[in-house]
Amino acid sequence: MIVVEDLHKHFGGFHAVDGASLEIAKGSITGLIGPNGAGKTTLFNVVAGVLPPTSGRVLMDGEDITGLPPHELFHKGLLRTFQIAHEFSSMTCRENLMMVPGNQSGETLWNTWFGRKRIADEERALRAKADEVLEFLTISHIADLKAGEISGGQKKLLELGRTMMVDAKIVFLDEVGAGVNRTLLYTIADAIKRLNEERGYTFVVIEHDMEFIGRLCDPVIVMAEGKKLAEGTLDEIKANDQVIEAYLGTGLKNKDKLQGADA
Ligand SMILES: Nc1ncnc2c1ncn2[C@@H]1O[C@H](COP(=O)(O)OP(=O)(O)OP(=O)(O)O)[C@@H](O)[C@H]1O
Repeated sequence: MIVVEDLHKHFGGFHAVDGASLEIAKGSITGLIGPNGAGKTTLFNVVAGVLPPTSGRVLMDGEDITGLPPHELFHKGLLRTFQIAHEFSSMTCRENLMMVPGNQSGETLWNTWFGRKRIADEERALRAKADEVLEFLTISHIADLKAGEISGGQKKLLELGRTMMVDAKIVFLDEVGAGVNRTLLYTIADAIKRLNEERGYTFVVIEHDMEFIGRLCDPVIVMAEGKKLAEGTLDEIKANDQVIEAYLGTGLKNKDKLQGADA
């Protein structure tokens, strides 16, 4: 579904992504792991159109999407989750979801004056869709809470919910587990799994929590020094000498992360 070909992203003389080539299979939940500084987030940002590449190509279903801006990728169904922006924190969770689909009739002056009924219909449909998303994610109880008032884990679910307001095909998740308690982490993992199985979403997940990766992801791709080092199931990856060395080379803390210890 996604093919990354010899991708480079340089910051001055520093090669954050340095010739990465990898494939994301349609219908998979692919894990992207690697020691700190391996270039995972930078790769995400280039694929999702947030940063232009220095060189290389990104294909989606055979189409060259290299360097397309995020809003164009959004329309193609490629989404990267973002933290709820500060300015949306005073809106309710439901309103945050209702904001997602652009191009609503209410956005033009013409429609504001002449299309009141259409706007009301659209708003009703959006509201129903937002409520359905909240229910799917088992967070209906936070619909009327302000986004700034909910917990970190609930925010992650809401970010995931934003991808459900449009017809996402492939979703890039960066460290969904960071700072989230175990119970909510399992709720998030469950939501990802159900979106994958029931709605056909493909996911690419960057995560340091190996239990989370093991529970969800197959295959797992390991990045080190800006390129792909290995790919396989988590068990294969954990037994791979090159991978162990890459984690060890960046310090014991990283090695503990690979083995799934609290780090
Ligand atoms: N805008 C930037 N300018 C300069 N250097 C950058 C920039 N963004 C990232 N880097 C550097 O590129 C390298 C790769 O960073 P990146 O965040 O992609 O790694 P990562 O694998 O996601 O790491 P982590 O697991 O710690 O999040 C790091 O050394 C980082 O300091």
